[in-house]
Amino acid sequence: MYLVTAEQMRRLDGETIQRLGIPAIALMENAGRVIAEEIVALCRRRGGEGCRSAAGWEDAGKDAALAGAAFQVSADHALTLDNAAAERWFILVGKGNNGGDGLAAARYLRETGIAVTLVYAVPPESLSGEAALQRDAAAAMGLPAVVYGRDRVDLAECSGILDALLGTGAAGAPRGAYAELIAAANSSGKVIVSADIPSGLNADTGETHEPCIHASVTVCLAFLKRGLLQYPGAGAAGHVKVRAIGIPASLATNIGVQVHLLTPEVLHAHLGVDLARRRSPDGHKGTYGHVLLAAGTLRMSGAGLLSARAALRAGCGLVTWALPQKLLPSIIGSAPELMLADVGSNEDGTWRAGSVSELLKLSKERDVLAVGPGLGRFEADTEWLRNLWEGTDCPLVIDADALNVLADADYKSWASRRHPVILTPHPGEMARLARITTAEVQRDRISLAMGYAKEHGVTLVLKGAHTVIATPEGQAYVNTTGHPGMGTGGAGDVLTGIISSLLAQGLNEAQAAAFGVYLHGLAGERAALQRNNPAAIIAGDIIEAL
Ligand SMILES: NC(=O)C1=CN([C@@H]2O[C@H](COP(=O)(O)OP(=O)(O)OC[C@H]3O[C@@H](n4cnc5c(N)ncnc54)[C@H](OP(=O)(O)O)[C@@H]3O)[C@@H](O)[C@H]2O)[C@@H](O)CC1
Ligand SMILES: [K+]
Repeated sequence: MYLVTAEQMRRLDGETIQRLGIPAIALMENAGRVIAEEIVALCRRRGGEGCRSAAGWEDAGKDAALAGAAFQVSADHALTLDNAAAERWFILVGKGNNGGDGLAAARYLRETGIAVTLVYAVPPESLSGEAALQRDAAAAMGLPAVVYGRDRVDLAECSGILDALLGTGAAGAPRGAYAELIAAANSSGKVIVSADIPSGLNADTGETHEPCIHASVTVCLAFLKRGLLQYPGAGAAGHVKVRAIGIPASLATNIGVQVHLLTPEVLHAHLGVDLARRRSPDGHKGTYGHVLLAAGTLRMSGAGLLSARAALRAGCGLVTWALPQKLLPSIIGSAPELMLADVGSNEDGTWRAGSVSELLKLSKERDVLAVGPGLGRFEADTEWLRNLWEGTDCPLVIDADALNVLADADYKSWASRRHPVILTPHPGEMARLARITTAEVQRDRISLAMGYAKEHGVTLVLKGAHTVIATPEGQAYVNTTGHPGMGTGGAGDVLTGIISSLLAQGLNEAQAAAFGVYLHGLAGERAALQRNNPAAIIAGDIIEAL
């Protein structure tokens, strides 16, 4: 599934209308219909009506066919509702095409028997184009209409609200009557369904203006808008349902859409990942690769252990953990499956810059070098990391303190690598890397990750709710697996281990980063199910749930 910006959506609309010759009013009709279908489905759920078949077609003829009847007929039930008389919906209508979608939806809802009242944010005479056609059709059908600010409107007098005020054409914070209607809708306590995006949301970045609709359901039209996946927008959108309206998905590649939702289909068909992770019948530990991990200090011994154990659980054949000598006695025996490499240490248990030669030697016999979990900072660490960057032929996975080293260095001046680099920052680390604030990182995570990955020639895993994976070639994937309970110390170290393990098993950097993030999130979901309360999840639970 593709994720698009408002500008890309306009181009997709344009291609469909101008190049394919599908009239804009047809797309708007489709939009109105799918919005109405989702409202009917919602009314059914809360009215306790059973769900009919997914396509909305009841298999009414089946019994007749079995009985040998010659004639069968089935009816479209997507827009029928047994308890329609109990429903009264207010349709908040803006002056643009989003309002037009709402007007079309209102007609379909009325057909089901649901009472609808149109609430225009602006005088209906100011609508133009297809929205004006919809206004006239609704009027011809006799749908009651009021104009906000001119007529009395009490949103408490309805059973649900369709928000069709502002869509992808909105600019800035909602103004005037739009702002007042949004505030009134939010405080009404009624269920709100948004057409395309919640009004007041920045469709690209996920920023919410003041005010912004808080929807229970958002019926997103044609393509998922980026802002619906990025917080706080993702929180304002409620349950997002993406519905087709006649714009072919194949057009997305024509206009260069490069952002995907990270689904099993995208992993398999787009990235070429074997989701079953089949093992070769004649495989042995050498078949599945060897990770070299440079991690841990006396103060943060657990981070390396978590990464190393996660790497093993994610399926690589061998893991060598290179660690400071002072840490060694407390680690021996804690994970018998690991190989340990003593690379010396300073008196206080920190890393020695001189360990680099030993690491480079070790990396010659390994498939991946992962650096950073619990590493701490130490004297000449920039030179240390530069030597690894320039000296090893292994793919590099860089996390935690090693990212802070990178952030302090002018690493674009380092010799370019023939082998890939994956950076796995959380928002704070990303802020240091990009030299901006954490709030600026979170403002538009997708764009930031894509820009950074391209500019620096790295694969970037920007962690957080809906982790973004961006490649140097300009592709991006937004993950949706995971659980809020995974916000716990060490969860990032586990991810580093998983990604490194997948790289060692022969996945390329985009596959390993994307599949690693996906598996990490799934394991977190499983770990949450195994606990009485998700707040109880600790990083080790994620490893055990892999
Ligand atoms: N094209 C198609 O065929 C299809 C389009 N589709 C649908 O159209 C939607 C996009 O429609 P759109 O481009 O008409 O913009 P839309 O979001 O309705 O509103 C823009 C209007 O609002 C106003 N306005 C702007 N900002 C404002 C603010 N902050 N506060 C207050 N007012 C503000 C501004 O008016 P102005 O102030 O400039 O006079 C402008 O006229 C899209 O989300 C989808 O639902 C789908 O059905 C697919 C087919
Ligand atoms: K809307």
